Formats: sequence, C-alpha cells, structure tokens
Amino acid sequence: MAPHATVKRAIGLMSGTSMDGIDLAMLDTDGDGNVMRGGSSFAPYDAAFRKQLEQALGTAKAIRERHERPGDLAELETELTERHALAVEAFLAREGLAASNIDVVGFHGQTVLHRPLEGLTVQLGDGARLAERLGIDVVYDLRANDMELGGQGAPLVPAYHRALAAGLPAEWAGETPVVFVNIGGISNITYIGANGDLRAFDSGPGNTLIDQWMSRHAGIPYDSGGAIASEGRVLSGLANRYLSSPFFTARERVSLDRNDFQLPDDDEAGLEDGARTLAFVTAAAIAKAQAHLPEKPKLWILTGGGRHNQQVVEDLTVALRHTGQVIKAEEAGLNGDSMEAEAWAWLAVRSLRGLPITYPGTTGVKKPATGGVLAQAKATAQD
Ligand SMILES: Nc1ncnc2c1ncn2[C@@H]1O[C@H](COP(=O)(O)OP(=O)(O)OP(=O)(O)O)[C@@H](O)[C@H]1O
Ligand SMILES: CC(=O)N[C@H]1[C@@H]2OC[C@@H](O2)[C@@H](O)[C@@H]1O[C@H](C)C(=O)O
Repeated sequence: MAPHATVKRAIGLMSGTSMDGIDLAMLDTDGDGNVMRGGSSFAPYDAAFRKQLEQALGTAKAIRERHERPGDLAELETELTERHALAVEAFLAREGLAASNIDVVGFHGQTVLHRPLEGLTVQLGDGARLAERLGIDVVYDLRANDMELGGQGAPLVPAYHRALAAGLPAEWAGETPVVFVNIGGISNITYIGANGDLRAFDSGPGNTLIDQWMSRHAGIPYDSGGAIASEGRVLSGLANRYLSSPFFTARERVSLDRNDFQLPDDDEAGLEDGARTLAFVTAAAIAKAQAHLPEKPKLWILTGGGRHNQQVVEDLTVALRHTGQVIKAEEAGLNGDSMEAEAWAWLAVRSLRGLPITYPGTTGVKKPATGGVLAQAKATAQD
C-alpha cells in the first residue's frame, strides 16, 4: 500500500479584488483529499490603504512585464507584504502558535493587473520578504505558470472546491452536479459533475461595482446586508446595458480584471436604484453562467462576501429557481468567508508536492499544470 502523503499545516492569505482586507485561514492538509480546516481571521484595510490600492490599479496599467513596479508600486508592495506579516503574527498569537508550528504559507498578494489575452497577470506581494520576515516557507505567484502554459491564470480556487465537494456532509453529498458560486469583487463559478468533471470561469462583476457605487454616493465601503438596494428598483435599461456587454455574448469566457466593468454615470441612477440595479446585475450575471455548463446543476453553494448582500441572494435564488437548490456555504458545513484563503493554503501544499493546480476546464491551460514559487525561510534568512 502506498504511504500516506504527509499532512502539512498551512496558512493561506488572500487579498482579493474587493480590496477590503486580508483573509487568512489555516488548514492541516495533504494538498489533496485530506483537508482539516482550522482557524481563520480577517485583517481589514483602513480607508487610506484601500485608496492607495485603488490608485495602484491605474499605475499598474503601465506594466508590460510582470516584475515591473512603476511609480510607487514597489513601496506599496513592501507595505502590503508587511501587513500580511502582521496579520499572520496576530493570528499565531491568538491561536497560541509559533512560526515553527506552520509548514508553509500560501500568499496570493494583490492583483493590480490581469490581462489574460496578453498573458499578463500581476500580483503585488514579495514572497521572499514575507518568508524572511515570518521565518516560514512561502509559496507565492501561483498564477504565473498557468499563464505561461497558455491558461488564463484564473480562477485557481476550483480545484479546492472539488476537494470540498468530495467531503460534503451526507445531506448534500449526492447532489451533483454541484456549483460553487464565489461572490467576491468579481464573481466566479466552479461546476463539478457527478464524475468529478471540473469547469470553472469568472461569471461577471461581483461586489466591486456595488462597493464603488456605495463609496462614491454614500461614502461607505459596501451595502451592508443589501439594505440600500432593497429600497430601490431595477433600472432595466441600465441592467441590460451591462448584461449585453461582449463578456456575456462571447462564446468563450475570459477571466476578468477588476476594471473590466465601469460604474454607471452619476446621473444614471440615484443611490438606492443604483445599488438595486447593480445587485440585480451581479445575480443575473451568475445566472447567465448556466449557458456554459454541460449539465443542469442540482445544488448551488454560495460563498464569498456577496452572500451577505441579501438582495443579491434573493435575486439569485429567483433567477436559479428552476435549476436546483441555492444554499449558503455554511449550510453545507463550510465557511464562505475564509474559503479562498483556505484554498491558498491548500494550493501551497499542492505546489510543494508538484501536483496540478489548474486544468483545461478551469483556466483553459493546455494540460494540468502545477504552479507557484517557493521562498524558503532558511535560505532567505542566510542570504
Ligand atoms: N455584511 C455584508 N453585507 C453586504 N456585503 C458584504 C458584507 N460583508 C462583505 N460584503 C461584501 O463582500 C466583499 C468582500 O468579499 P470577499 O472577501 O469574498 O471578496 P474578495 O476576496 O476581495 O474578492 P475576489 O473573490 O474577487 O478576489 C466586500 O467588499 C463587500 O462588498
Ligand atoms: C486575477 C485575479 O486575481 N482573479 C481573481 C478575481 O477574483 C475572483 C475572480 O476574479 C477569480 O478569477 C480570481 O480569484 C480567485 C481567488 C481564484 O483565482 O479562484
């Protein structure tokens, strides 16, 4: 009998396209079917740092080669890396753990540019510095190899979704095909067929337009619970303009950059109607993904911060009413706030083992591919 692969203790760090802060999660895992979820935390960014990250999206447009750091991006990368180090230290202190208790950290960094058609994806985040700072090995740059091999470089969480689907509680275990819907800044879906068939793609804007709308017109970072949207009505002309954009009408899906969809003009809607319409667009975009699935799903599992927006969830439940049950991650015993960070922990262990992290069905890569760069704490400390 083959020996069991070693289980490692890993921490995953995700600073997603919402730019709201750092999600952290700890797993004990073999990077395969053995997944034991541990604690998690969230370190929010203050408004000023968030603004700096938003401005970085503009500065990053000048990047032609992924290691270039024009303007203040090098400085910002150092600051972002330090904030990740502090988040890990605070978590370890809270859990009564030492750095030596952690085998590896999976570090996503902050995407500031994503142009899959040009083979360019840029995440700010200095893996070597983080490894040195924490005294823990760090796996980072998990998207780059996939792109070099012809993939879109995103989404990467789907392989982890499949591992979670294999371990769903008995109540849901037979409900295949199952779809995971991650409603983050951008939304993305993972379809898992009865035979493990994996299909995944970005499905449209998630919370990013809603957040930008709230920030611009109400001075708050998001529409808590969807309360403001619930006071408005859907402006169908505006909604249709989004939903008929080339992203939705194209035969093939491309992975999205945060800047691919723009806010409505100020005079196109009031605060409530704008929030309501953008919540509707978020839900309708996800429903449109059905056209790209091989079979009708039986179960939709909602994850990511957007599942806290009740208006989005209601619109989605209506839009999907003839195509299976819609539940939140928690109803399946999962954690919808930490799932992406968990995925980065799992992917880091997978990367250490040289196992594939992306597949033709997830990123369009030609054949299953591993990825990630390892920064060893000891090696960097001795440099
Ligand atoms: N209580 C809430 N009510 C409404 N929306 C919320 C709430 N809490 C979080 N959100 C939304 O969720 C967003 C954060 O979601 P999440 O952390 O899943 O995104 P992300 O990981 O940054 O993005 P991505 O998955 O695209 O990388 C916030 O910006 C906000 O829009
Ligand atoms: C380039 C990039 O950072 N893409 C993100 C973004 O946010 C959601 C969606 O677009 C997804 O494709 C991806 O993140 C998740 C974590 C992923 O790779 O699965």
